[in-house]
Amino acid sequence: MELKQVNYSYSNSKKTISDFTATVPTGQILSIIGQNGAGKSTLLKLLLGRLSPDSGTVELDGQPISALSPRKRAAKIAVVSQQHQLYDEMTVKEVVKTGRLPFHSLLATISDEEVRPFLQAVDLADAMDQPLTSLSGGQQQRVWLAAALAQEPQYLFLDEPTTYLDIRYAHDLMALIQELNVKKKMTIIMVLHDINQALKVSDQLWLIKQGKLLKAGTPATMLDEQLLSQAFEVPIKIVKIEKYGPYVIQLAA
Ligand SMILES: Nc1ncnc2c1ncn2[C@@H]1O[C@H](COP(=O)(O)OP(=O)(O)OP(=O)(O)O)[C@@H](O)[C@H]1O
Repeated sequence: MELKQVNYSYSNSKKTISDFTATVPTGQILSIIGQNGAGKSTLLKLLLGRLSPDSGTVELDGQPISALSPRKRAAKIAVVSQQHQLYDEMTVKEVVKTGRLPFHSLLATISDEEVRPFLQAVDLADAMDQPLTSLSGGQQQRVWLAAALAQEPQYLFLDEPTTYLDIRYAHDLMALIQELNVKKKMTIIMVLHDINQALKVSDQLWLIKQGKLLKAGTPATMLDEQLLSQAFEVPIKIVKIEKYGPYVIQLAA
């Protein structure tokens, strides 16, 4: 998956994404980081083909993503976002079955057995008959992840997946994502706000500012106080914590 010289503006006045060229590393975990309004979600939408660039191209397996039908796109790409449709009445297994729709024409024809493995992957097979709303926020997030897994995608996109999770659930979810990446060889693309979490779980990061790619590289190459201070516009210090490693702290009061 590749962005070539991509430009995008919501209005004529200002470029939201500017001359952006980068390649998503296949089979790895990529996190997009940067301050609020930097353009992370817009970039995700361009990669997903939900927005079309004003100029430049977004390619998936050498083809412009815009050339793929929504069904073909859904067969390759799954998304876990914060904005879920309201499925208040649905049980856990029904939500996961929605992820199988690219392979079926009707929800009713999808068996429980077909979705069980995806619920097992997120450790929720026992909850499959429960209403979604009876689960905790962290469990619900795992149900959405199971629905995305049910698409058996090559690329899994997650937009701020840990925002509403406490530190334990956030840790568990990240561990699960890493496991999926290794076991299923899925390419993971995430927007993460917690820079330390991003540094810990990612193979590669894109640091962006005002719609431009400031730096693409491994976590080790991001451990640069000057670079991070410039990107986030706050004084940043990197400390070393025993048994953890480097940790980014912001010094602004
Ligand atoms: N639908 C829209 N219409 C007009 N402007 C938009 C729209 N969506 C985003 N923007 C603007 O584009 C810029 C980038 O927004 P985007 O949501 O991509 O940033 P972000 O890095 O994901 O931010 P955050 O960390 O706050 O979620 C911002 O200035 C934002 O106000």
